[in-house]
Amino acid sequence: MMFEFRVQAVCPETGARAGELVTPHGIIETPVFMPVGTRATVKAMSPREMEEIEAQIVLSNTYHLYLRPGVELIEKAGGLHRFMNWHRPILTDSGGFQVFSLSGINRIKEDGVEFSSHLDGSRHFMTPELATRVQEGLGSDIAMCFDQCVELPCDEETARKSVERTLRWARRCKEVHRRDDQALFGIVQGALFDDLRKDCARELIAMDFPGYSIGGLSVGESHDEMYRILDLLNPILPQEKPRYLMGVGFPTNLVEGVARGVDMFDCVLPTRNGRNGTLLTSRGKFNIKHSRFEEDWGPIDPDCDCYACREFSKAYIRHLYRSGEMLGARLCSWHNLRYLISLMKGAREAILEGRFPQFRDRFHELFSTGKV
Ligand SMILES: Nc1nc2c(CCNCC3CCCCC3)c3[nH]c(NCCc4ccccc4)nc3cc2c(=O)[nH]1
Ligand SMILES: [Zn+2]
Repeated sequence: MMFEFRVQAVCPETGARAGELVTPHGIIETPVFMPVGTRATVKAMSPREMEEIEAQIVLSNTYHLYLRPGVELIEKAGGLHRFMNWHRPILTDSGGFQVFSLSGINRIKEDGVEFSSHLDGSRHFMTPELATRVQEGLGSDIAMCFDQCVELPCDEETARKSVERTLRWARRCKEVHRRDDQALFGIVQGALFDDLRKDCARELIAMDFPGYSIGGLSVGESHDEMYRILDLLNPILPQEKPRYLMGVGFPTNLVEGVARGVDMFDCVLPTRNGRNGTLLTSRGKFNIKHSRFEEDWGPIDPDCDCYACREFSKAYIRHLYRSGEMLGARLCSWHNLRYLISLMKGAREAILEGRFPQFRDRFHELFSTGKV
């Protein structure tokens, strides 16, 4: 069995799940936070260091790799795992979101999206078929359908059109997808409209994907609006299939997403924020640049077991950061990634031991103190 998802425990109070996702490159224990490696590397982290922080799966991206170095080169290298020397699972996004958020002038046609490369302005035409073929060439374990994510706020008519197009494109991706060692996930769209979200989910479920992504969120809506959509989809999406909430996110959103039946998360936050000195800790977030840390000899987070927290003081990391030293960005990214990976590991253990509601309350109590 190339791909299998086993729910091992469900929290009776919330519906939070602990599970195992079996892939050709290993088993992923869920809930899981998936570090983002846009250009075939998690910025400032080597694969060995990613293993040390117990990263189980990393993300990469069709849009970026298609533009540079091109999927042909990566296929010649024997696929993305060999190319980047990461032999655990990889999930690739289809590029739909990036084409809209990163590239210049894009024009949506029924067939696909015409766009200009953010690298050199060259014109390209991405279709569901091409996005699927590129992901098969990259050889990721989990691939995404080519979807259309709309910006919020948007009117119902615009959202409905994006759902209908996303469904037509999902059928076309499924039609050309050949690799049986790669799971293709459908992506639910529908903005913040309940009926559109339900219709989209039902149509995708009828196509019988091995997993379902919840797209179109973490694009400017309030936390409450995000949670309302999750509450809506949780009972509709198949319980025995993994659910992936795209682009999320901040620690509170991860814990609240787990409480609403989400199994997988990704976000650029820990590495992007890490590079500008913003640290996520069990007691809230802070920026290392602040003068109050000038003579603070303690660790970033007393409850964290990572290399940065075991071996260095906030005073030293603040110095590195202010001096523009690469080690500063590396240590902050290292910690932020480990913090989110540990947070999900803790949620999983709590669900398995039947104490997730207490874990959730304790998390919010500590994280919201903001006292560091
Ligand atoms: N197909 C698709 N992807 C989406 C993504 C990209 C998920 N990350 C992929 C990853 C692959 C490797 C390269 C990087 C991206 C989203 N990201 C967000 N919010 C991020 C909001 C955010 C949060 C913190 C900082 C910046 C932006 N909403 C998203 C919705 C969708 C969606 O509907 N469809
Ligand atoms: Zn740490």
